[in-house]
Amino acid sequence: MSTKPKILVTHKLPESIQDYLNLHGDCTFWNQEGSMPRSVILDKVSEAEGILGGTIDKELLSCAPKLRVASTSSVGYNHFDIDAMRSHGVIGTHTPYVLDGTVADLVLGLMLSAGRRIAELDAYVKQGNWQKGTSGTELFGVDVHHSTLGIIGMGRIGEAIAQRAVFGFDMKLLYHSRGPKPEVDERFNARYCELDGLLSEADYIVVMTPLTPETKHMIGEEHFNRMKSSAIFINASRGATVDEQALIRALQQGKIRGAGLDVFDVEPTPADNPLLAMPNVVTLPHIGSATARTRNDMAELAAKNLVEALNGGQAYVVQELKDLVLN
Ligand SMILES: NC(=O)C1=CN([C@@H]2O[C@H](COP(=O)(O)OP(=O)(O)OC[C@H]3O[C@@H](n4cnc5c(N)ncnc54)[C@H](O)[C@@H]3O)[C@@H](O)[C@H]2O)C=CC1
Ligand SMILES: O=C(O)C(=O)CO
Repeated sequence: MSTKPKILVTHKLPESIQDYLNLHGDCTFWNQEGSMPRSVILDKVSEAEGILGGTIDKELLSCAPKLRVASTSSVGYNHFDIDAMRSHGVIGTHTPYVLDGTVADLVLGLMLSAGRRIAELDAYVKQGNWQKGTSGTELFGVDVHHSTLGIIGMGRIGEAIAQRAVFGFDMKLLYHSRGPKPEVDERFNARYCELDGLLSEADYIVVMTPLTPETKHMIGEEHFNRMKSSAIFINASRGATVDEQALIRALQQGKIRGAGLDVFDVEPTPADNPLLAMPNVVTLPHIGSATARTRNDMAELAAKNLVEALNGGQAYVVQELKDLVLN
């Protein structure tokens, strides 16, 4: 009889990662596109000691009496109910570091696209609007280089954005985080600001905090009111860090110049979201980490985290549950 722990995997994984998991567990995989339907997860999780993927909430935990480790193939883990996991003694792991550069590249892409109107003017050319006499001031954008960037949430990805912005684009850097970071000040010649100060000074504002009860709607109407009318607002964190209705109003009323969004309140965002009809808003389908190499690295790390945590080894356990490992 197998003594390997039972593992449930809720989305498709590359074969090499399935092979690795099969060495260490008695695995049930999902080999179709998309994710295992929730009803199937709830059914199959009853014997699982480890799960890779899926939302971990009270309902799932009540169906999973043997569960010890939940691993997510993402750095953000706002789909973990931390309190419920703690009370069930379930450790959560995530995938920091391996996606920092890939997400930071995308954020610079959003800044460039919104600032220089790349997506908007790509459509303009393709729709046949580029004619003689139409390449004057109406096509102007705003510079990224030598302008002021304000990063809200100066963590791993924030620092990767700072690296590109300061050394690649000579940007001046302001940041707001849980507190000042002297090493960031020194490395990037950056200045820590309270939120209001950052919002009123920055030309480009990037939100890069995790979604927590504290950061939910941390940017709302009053915050858009403080921004420059020329400001470009970027969100690549989670949709709910921003009050999306307030963002829509700010754009409709010309309180800010434009936005670049990789994340939305509801994903996929509905086709009638007014943001999608705004030419000064660049919209992406949550692809911050979506390159083949990075997604593979994330999946490998998620699998390794799961195996290690099940065996009492080294894993990237989420901050709030680290003490469960020590006990
Ligand atoms: N668009 C996408 O595809 C992706 C989005 N993300 C999101 O980015 C988030 C950040 O990832 P990392 O940089 O790896 O996390 P991190 O933990 O290294 O950095 C987050 C930073 O936010 C700061 N922070 C937390 N609460 C705050 C608050 N109330 N006010 C101000 N600052 C606060 C923290 O002090 C920390 O410096 C993830 O949690 C995830 O939600 C991450 C990867 C891809
Ligand atoms: O890792 C995350 O948190 C994502 O959003 C997807 O890479």
